[in-house]
Amino acid sequence: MFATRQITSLAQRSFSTSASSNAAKVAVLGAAGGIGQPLSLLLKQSSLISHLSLYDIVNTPGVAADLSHINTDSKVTGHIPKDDGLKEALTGCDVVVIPAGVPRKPGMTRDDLFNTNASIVRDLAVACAEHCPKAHVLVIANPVNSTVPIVAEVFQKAGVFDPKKLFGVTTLDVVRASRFVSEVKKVSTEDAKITVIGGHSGVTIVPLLSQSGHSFTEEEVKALTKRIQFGGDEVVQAKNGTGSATLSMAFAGARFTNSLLEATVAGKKGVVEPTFVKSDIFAAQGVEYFATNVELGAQGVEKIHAVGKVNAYEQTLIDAAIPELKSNIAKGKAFINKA
Ligand SMILES: NC(=O)C1=CN([C@@H]2O[C@H](COP(=O)(O)OP(=O)(O)OC[C@H]3O[C@@H](n4cnc5c(N)ncnc54)[C@H](O)[C@@H]3O)[C@@H](O)[C@H]2O)C=CC1
Ligand SMILES: O=C([O-])CC(=O)C(=O)O
Repeated sequence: MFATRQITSLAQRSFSTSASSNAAKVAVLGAAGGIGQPLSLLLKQSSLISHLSLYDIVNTPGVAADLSHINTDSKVTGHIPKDDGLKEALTGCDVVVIPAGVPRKPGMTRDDLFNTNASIVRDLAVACAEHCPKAHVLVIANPVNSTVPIVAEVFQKAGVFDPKKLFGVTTLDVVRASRFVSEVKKVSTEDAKITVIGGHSGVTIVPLLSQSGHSFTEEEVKALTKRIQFGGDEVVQAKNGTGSATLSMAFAGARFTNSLLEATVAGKKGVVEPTFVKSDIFAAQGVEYFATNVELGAQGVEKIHAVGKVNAYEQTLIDAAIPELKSNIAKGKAFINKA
């Protein structure tokens, strides 16, 4: 008992001096998990973060103690539910990243995670709405197409929803697309910038290879599209029951978080990332959230880019994505608004 208390208080203590005064407090919720740990490691390297606040239901005191020995200037604190840990973790946060939730096993869809993850994300969103209502919230937990609307509905009910500050993290889809195309075209990933729109599951992931500047055979387009849409399954199968993508997701999550901090903290202009946000693009078809490239600014979403020119094949992909997205979004909203 004494030992646990001592570890908790050590973990909640500041371990080092702060970074520059306008740098951000960033919380990672689910920080002891497969994504949470490497993501926190990558974020510890950011000079735009003054305080890295790690929350999980278990093990964050150890993760925080470990990371706190890295000689970058941010302070690291670890929090567990005990002693109002979630409130401590969130108070004063500028950015909250949420990889808390269970991952898939082979044979499952992301939607199969809904029953467990919807309530985890809801409860964390309720705490964010109370303790850091102005924070940017970055949702990694699956199914993203439903967990983003869940956070939005919670914030809306609390009267604090700002659509410019809620992001579904779909960065891994463009990271994969870039890598897969670079392999096929034998070019550097720097020369393989691929736009991916839609959502973050199977057919809702819509790569726009025609906008890449590369030419592909019909076979290449079909194979690449399938691989980008089902890249997550590749990892789930290879991990054989032990989880889904964690390291590539940590890389992608850190890329998105760093881009947001460059726009919000460092005032950098023209920062563009793909992300699943509240969007008018397909609102006429009843789709309230949609991923496209988004320019990030001081307040979060600055400008939602249009889809641009698509070919007939890509239009069929969009047409297939829309009903699935609508149903995923409706499911998330209904979960919060049920009687
Ligand atoms: N958006 C994307 O592109 C991707 C999303 N994911 C999703 O990210 C989520 C996390 O994946 P992993 O890190 O591999 O899982 P994991 O099981 O390794 O880690 C999840 C962590 O969440 C914690 N947790 C559970 N309930 C919590 C709560 N109420 N509050 C705080 N923490 C809680 C667990 O203790 C655990 O440490 C999954 O839902 C997965 O499907 C995974 C890869 C890509
Ligand atoms: O496939 C999964 O379940 C995890 C995920 O979202 C991804 O790797 O894209």
